[in-house]
Amino acid sequence: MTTDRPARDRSRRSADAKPLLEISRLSVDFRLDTSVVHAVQDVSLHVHAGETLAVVGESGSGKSATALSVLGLNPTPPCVYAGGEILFDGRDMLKLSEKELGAIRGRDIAMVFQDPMTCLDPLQRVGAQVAEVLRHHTGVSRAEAREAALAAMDEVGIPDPALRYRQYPHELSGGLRQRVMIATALVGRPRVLIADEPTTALDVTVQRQILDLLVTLQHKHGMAVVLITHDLAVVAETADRAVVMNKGKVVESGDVVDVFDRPADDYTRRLLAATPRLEAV
Ligand SMILES: Nc1ncnc2c1ncn2[C@@H]1O[C@H](COP(=O)(O)OP(=O)(O)OP(=O)(O)O)[C@@H](O)[C@H]1O
Repeated sequence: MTTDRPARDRSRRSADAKPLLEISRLSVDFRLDTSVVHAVQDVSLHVHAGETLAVVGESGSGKSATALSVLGLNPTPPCVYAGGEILFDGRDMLKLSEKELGAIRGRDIAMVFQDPMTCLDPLQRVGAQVAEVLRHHTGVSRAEAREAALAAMDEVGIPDPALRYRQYPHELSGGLRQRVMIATALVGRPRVLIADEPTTALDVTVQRQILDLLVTLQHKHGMAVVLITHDLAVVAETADRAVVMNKGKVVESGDVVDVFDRPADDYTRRLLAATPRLEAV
């Protein structure tokens, strides 16, 4: 079976360069009443500063469970971290206390999800939610946090930030809400951004704008970006390297050009064959 093959990494990057985030042999189980789901099995991946790594695979392949593990966000129970380590800044994230993780979330490592409505508080003005991240992590004054939030909203392309600042999430379009999420993620100037299907819920034109925005911001700030997606066209347009997952395992990894032009694994070949839009990329 293809998934039992050792994962290949055909990256051209020097083996000496130290990754900013490195997952080694991670295994994650969900222990349910009558069964155990081995959602992530022996997964290793890494990302460097200034690099975009795509984690790609079909629904249920373990992409989100892997990403959520980085910040300890899988629900426990039923989640059990069954093995491996996640190194960030020399520390194993799996060994940190909830308090230590809380200090890293949103400040050093931030996440953007598919549906901003699940993350934004419907009862709070959006600007206050962006500012709150800074207030939480730094000792800045309310006025300073407001200024920084307005600047972040401007940076992510929200027109008339002062007006939008005072609005509630339901008053914004889906694209603007996703921009607010990105502003919330970036206002703390994280070193790693994990984006889990950030454009899946958006229409094609807005998808393109949000992807362009992520690429621009990544280059500007030199962040490491982990982009989780089932959409290979998104990977082709955005990522430097790709990790392909199937049934909880990494089946292939390497530079995007190599993975797409010369896929080594049958599963990757099938994914590519099932993505007609790629012919035009
Ligand atoms: N909280 C949970 N409780 C039980 N099982 C879970 C939980 N979260 C994920 N799983 C299971 O773990 C496996 C991997 O799920 P995961 O969400 O990581 O996949 P994915 O590749 O991100 O897919 P999708 O794009 O659909 O989210 C699936 O079998 C899923 O049903």
